[in-house]
Amino acid sequence: MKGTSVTLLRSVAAPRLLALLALMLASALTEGAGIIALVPMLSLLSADAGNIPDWAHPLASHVTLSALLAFFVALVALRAVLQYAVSVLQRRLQLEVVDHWRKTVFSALVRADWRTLSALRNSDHASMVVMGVDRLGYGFANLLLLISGAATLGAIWIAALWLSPVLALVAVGGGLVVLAGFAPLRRRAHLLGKRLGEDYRRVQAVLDDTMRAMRLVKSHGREQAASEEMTRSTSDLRDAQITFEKAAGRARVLLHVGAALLLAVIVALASSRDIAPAVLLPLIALFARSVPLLDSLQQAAQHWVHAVPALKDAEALIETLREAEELSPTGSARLHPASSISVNGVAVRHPGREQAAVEGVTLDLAVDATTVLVGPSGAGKSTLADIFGGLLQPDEGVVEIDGQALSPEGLIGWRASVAYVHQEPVLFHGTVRENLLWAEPEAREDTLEQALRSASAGFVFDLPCGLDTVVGDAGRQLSGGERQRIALARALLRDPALLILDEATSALDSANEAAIGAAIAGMAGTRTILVIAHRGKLAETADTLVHMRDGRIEAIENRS
Ligand SMILES: Nc1ncnc2c1ncn2[C@@H]1O[C@H](COP(=O)(O)OP(=O)(O)OP(=O)(O)O)[C@@H](O)[C@H]1O
Repeated sequence: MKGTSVTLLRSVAAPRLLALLALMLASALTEGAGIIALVPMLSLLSADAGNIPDWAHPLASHVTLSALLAFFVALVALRAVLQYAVSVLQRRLQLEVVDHWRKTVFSALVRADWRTLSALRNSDHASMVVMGVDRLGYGFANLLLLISGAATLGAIWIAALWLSPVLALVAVGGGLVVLAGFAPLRRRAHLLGKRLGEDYRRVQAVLDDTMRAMRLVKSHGREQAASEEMTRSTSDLRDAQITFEKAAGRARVLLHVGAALLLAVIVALASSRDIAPAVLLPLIALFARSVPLLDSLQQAAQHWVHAVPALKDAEALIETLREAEELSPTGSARLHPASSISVNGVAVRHPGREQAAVEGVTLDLAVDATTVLVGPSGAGKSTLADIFGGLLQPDEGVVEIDGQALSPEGLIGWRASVAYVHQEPVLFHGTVRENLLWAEPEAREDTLEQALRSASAGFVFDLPCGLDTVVGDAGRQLSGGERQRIALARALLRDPALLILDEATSALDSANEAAIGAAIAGMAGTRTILVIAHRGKLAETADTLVHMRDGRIEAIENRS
């Protein structure tokens, strides 16, 4: 727990954290001083105030009541200003913690290698980046509350020790016993925190899966089932939150009863020890103030341990991702192969699979020619294309450009020279133009138009707003074939040294397939293209047809 609190405190700038701690301490001291100032004030107010401590005599005899009252008001005002500064700075730091963790998790995500990312569940990351880091911010706020509460309680108890050491020791001892009695509740809060993390992930997973499969949900009439699934997950989440609140509420009841008993013991002790009213009243005020403080300390401790599992989850995810962090690319400037792009003896084994997806494969892609990979499902075509594209580092063998082997870092840099078009094109919510410029932000208007024409996507010019037409979420306001042709235009905009089309037409009708086939045929002899196609028009564009089976090359046919 100590390690996790240090980790969280380190997420913010040290000078600001120290400033906050200093403000908290100053605020706690004003609280103790304000109550102590009551001693001379009470002795000035009443002749029956009894024996006051020696330190209060000069104040009671030389300072007027109005001066003491003015001091008291000034102290309260100072405390109010300090508390204002504490709350603003505390909130600022809490948001800084959230930002820091959100940035850290997100950048670890985008830097991890493709093999690791493809094995993780997207909704788990989304839940961590959105809700998990909010819980961290909340945990941090409670950690600060714990620190400030402990400082104020310390100041109050020191003031009480000064007024009456015996009574104060009884109160401190009692208070510590009460706090120690809450240890089982804190352990429970920790377990509930773990459960809450799982419930958050489930809600996010249901949301993600449903949104992604909305067309399927509608066509299968599964709306009701989807709503029920969401209701079940949110009610589990709500139950976890209520269970936690109940545990916190029970702790509060116990605390109040324990504190009342302690106060009764202290007053009974005070009466038996003949303590002056001018001392007893401030003492009671100090002890009475301790009760809500102990309460908020206990609550903060419970909320803090409740947030600790979120921090552990975040750390575990970051560690997994950092272990899979890609090397920094070298030579990320675009490469221009003159004769060939080859793989030599490459093999890839996916985690948890006994059989290699690709093994002992050696293949040359002739520059400015089209190579088509065919073969049954699971033959290793996409895996081989990902090796050629630099997305997967082979476990064995190398990728070579013009006969020169690329280092692992060089292979990552090579990606800048490659463009992909997948079976399910990814379009972002925005206009056609924004989707194109995403790949090449500096591209000029005529370059955009040329790319659209080369990709058989001239239909864009006939859309109501042309390139400024909004494509909708994931391009849903366009047909599958239109989406695919815009995706092809976006890939061409990069002027890639290698264009990879992975089953780019397998979900399209024959007219759209023919349009994309015509676009590829139009690039014949001018661009290096690697196509994965089961059959049809794209396979006909091949200069070389490569047959794959069980991760190996079965046959190579030269057609040109
Ligand atoms: N991320 C992954 N994790 C584990 N195994 C994987 C992963 N990706 C692919 N595989 C496995 O590797 C093998 C080759 O898969 P790959 O996708 O390369 O085949 P493919 O020929 O492209 O198949 P298809 O034509 O069906 O797309 C398959 O057995 C597949 O199950």
